[in-house]
Amino acid sequence: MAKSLGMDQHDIGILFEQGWQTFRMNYYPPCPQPELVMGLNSHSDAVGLTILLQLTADTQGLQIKQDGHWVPVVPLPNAFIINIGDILEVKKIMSIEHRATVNSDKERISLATFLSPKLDGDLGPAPSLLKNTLSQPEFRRISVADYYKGYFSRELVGKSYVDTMRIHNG
Ligand SMILES: O=C(O)CCC(=O)C(=O)O
Ligand SMILES: [Fe+2]
Repeated sequence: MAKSLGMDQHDIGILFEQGWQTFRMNYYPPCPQPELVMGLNSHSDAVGLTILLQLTADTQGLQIKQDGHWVPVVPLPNAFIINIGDILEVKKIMSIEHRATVNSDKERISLATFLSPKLDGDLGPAPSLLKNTLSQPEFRRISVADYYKGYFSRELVGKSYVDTMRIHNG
């Protein structure tokens, strides 16, 4: 992964060694008026990597935002979806904005496991990326603990949390 993101392996190792893994089960009951509610608000995953299983493979609900439009991710039986999270986003390899809708007559279940960095480290632009591309950092550094405190104290609204760490160059 480090290779395809153009980073030194050390930079990823230092973040995720002794990292923590969390697991979430999402249950979306049927709703008679699905157009009035949202199962899970639009967000990008504030982690390194997500592995997601759409367990009820006959029921759609997951949607990703592409070019300003919501596109359904049709479940494939026994297939995992791998999502880059905000922490591993590098330039064009973006953490995707997604949401979950509900259905009028069918329940839906998804299982997600999230790989996160260790809590006592800090986060920021990878030193090797800055060196290799000779570019200016676009985000400020923050401790992992503060990063998650901030994330969990906000409403889920698209990628707005990542934007609070953006450095406005120039
Ligand atoms: O239910 C889904 O397919 C999406 C779940 C999700 O985005 C999440 O748990 O972060
Ligand atoms: Fe998600």
